[in-house]
Amino acid sequence: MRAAVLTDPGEFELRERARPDPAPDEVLVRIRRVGVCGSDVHYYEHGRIGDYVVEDPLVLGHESAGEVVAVGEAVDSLEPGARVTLEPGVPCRRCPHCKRGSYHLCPDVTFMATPPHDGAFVEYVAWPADFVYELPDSVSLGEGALCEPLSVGIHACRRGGVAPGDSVLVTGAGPIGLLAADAARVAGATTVLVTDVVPEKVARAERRGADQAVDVTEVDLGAVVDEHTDGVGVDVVVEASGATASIQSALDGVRRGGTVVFVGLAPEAEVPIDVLDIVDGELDVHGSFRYANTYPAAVDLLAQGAVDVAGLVDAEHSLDDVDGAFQRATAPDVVKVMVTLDR
Ligand SMILES: NC(=O)C1=CN([C@@H]2O[C@H](COP(=O)(O)OP(=O)(O)OC[C@H]3O[C@@H](n4cnc5c(N)ncnc54)[C@H](O)[C@@H]3O)[C@@H](O)[C@H]2O)C=CC1
Ligand SMILES: CC(=O)[C@H](N)C(=O)O
Repeated sequence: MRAAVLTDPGEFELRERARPDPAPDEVLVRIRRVGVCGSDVHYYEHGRIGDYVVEDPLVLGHESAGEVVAVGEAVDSLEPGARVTLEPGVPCRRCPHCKRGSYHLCPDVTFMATPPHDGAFVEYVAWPADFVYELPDSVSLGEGALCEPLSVGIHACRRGGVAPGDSVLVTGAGPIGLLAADAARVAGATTVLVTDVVPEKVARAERRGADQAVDVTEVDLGAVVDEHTDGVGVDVVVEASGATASIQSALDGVRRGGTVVFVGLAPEAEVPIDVLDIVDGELDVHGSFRYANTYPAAVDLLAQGAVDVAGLVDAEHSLDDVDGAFQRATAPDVVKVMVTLDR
């Protein structure tokens, strides 16, 4: 089978690899769609994210969907022919975090495209059947692949306890911010504000249904928040840009007693935040890391047409042109690039 292998920063090689055989508890999936995530681009450009360093040739890609072509002897939940999406993080299932249901915090998780684990820019993947979800006919494979970033958005809103009638400010209109905004809306938020610094992204957030999208380089965000909340502040802020300035100002827009969820990853680990604001405002401040138990909800939301993930995709490239896909994904106005593996 063919695999797009990152051999050095900025260098992909299409290599032949042995097609895997599914273990008894696995299914073999013929991969058909893989989204390019910001973390893939980071490994492509820099060869590392923090302590995760690409030391050996690595297959990137963790937003994937395809068709089951074979099942292990112990699998009875899926059959060949099923159209599926793959949850990319498989935990140990035994540690205290797994047993508590927070399996995304498992220290021994195998996460696709995170060194040393290969990802999905490859023709076939063998994956544990309980981390593979069947897609209804109404959900395309491209949409199925984007259950991954949608899951990040759903989890962030769950962490923030977004409830009917809430006002929510999402900072950053990349795929994570846009899908967090959508997740907030389906959780019942009645006011959704979104920020960015790229005019095309601000415009897209507004087209997708934000009550107001704000270019923070042009407009005073505080005034916009005041206008939409009678000067009180929003109930929940979801910081989804990872930009230092946005992280620092995330506490400014929230009401006293409100909640701030940090999803974005800052370029540096330490960002000064006013702790007195947290105490005095009795704020709930949460981190949000990946997701757990979100894929079934993501599939259902897509089946109901409640969230538009297809509208995030700006370009499709074949596996043969994975370089082109990554070049395209670095453009500031591009939200999502999809790699297709159709013959
Ligand atoms: N905690 C988690 O589990 C996960 C975290 N992430 C992180 O979440 C963040 C968002 O991910 P993506 O949407 O894929 O990234 P992205 O880079 O596509 O989107 C970030 C957006 O923030 C905008 N931005 C930059 N500076 C800003 C500012 N000062 N104010 C408002 N917006 C600003 C950018 O123009 C861009 O549109 C990244 O930091 C990423 O590493 C991504 C996936 C999972
Ligand atoms: C941080 C990422 O972008 C990625 N989705 C991951 O969960 O590792």
